[in-house]
Amino acid sequence: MTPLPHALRLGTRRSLMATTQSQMVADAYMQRTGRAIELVGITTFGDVTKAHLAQLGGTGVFVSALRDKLIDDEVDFAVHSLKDLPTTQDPRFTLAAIPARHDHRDALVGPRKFADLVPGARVGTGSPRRVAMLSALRPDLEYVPIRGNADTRIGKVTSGELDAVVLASAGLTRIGRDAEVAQIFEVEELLPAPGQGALAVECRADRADLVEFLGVLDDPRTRSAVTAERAVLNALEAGCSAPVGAFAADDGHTLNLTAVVVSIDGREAVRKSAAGSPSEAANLGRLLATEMISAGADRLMGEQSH
Ligand SMILES: NCc1[nH]cc(CCC(=O)O)c1CC(=O)O
Repeated sequence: MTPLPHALRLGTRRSLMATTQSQMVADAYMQRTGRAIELVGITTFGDVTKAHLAQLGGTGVFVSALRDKLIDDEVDFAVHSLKDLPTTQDPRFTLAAIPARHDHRDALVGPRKFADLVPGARVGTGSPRRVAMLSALRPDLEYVPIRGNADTRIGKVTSGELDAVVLASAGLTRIGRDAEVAQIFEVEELLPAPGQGALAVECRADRADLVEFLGVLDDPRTRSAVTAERAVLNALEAGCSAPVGAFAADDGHTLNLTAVVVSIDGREAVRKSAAGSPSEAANLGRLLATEMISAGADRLMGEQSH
């Protein structure tokens, strides 16, 4: 009998959301290929620091520790939330699979729907994108910066410190907290972060065998959609903490993309849509960003830092 190859080592952050989504991916590979996969928990700087994420230079704090373990050959591959990945791809790594996306939308957690919150109600979110777009809808609410894992954030509603918090719907489903969702925002109200709800399976670019193996979970329609969304963010030279939303959908023939940049007070916005071929996803995103810049998007982004 041929001996079984060693189990593949999947590096994951240790939070409940990260381990749950990593286990989902591991199970999917085991089901498709029969290959054993072992989760390896890694503590990242973003998990231990108490500083506000925006002050850490935003992107990549959750990602770099996992990448270090790939380089040191302590793990074979890693699963990230795609929205946490910097838009400039590091050539040492390959996104071997982008599995089918889960819910891309944002959700309100708490006892009341957004329209039913009383004026002055305290809504927790650390995301300038969410603050800007929600301020446009309800300038009468107070938006409170928060961070920490989803459990900690939801705990602030349970304790009465906040009236509601806004989190990604996909993450809430993964950690089994759907029941506490009062409302899911449609993209017309609150455009999601580029890549939200999608996962990224990453390994070293020099592991060709592994790139091929991991590719079985790739969903081409999700890949084209998030490629367009991330191209917008990249061309705007914005990071994950910028008030930028983008959402694309690929129906197998056409890729429809919408993106927005909002001033942090929610009073001004540049919103544009475009359609094109899924094979031209990155170009579609770049072109849309160029149009947005012509329409004043860079001015809106510049103003938020003052
Ligand atoms: N920035 C943290 C982060 N990265 C991915 C998700 C949610 C899950 C996803 O988008 O796949 C979250 C939490 C949140 O925004 O509520």
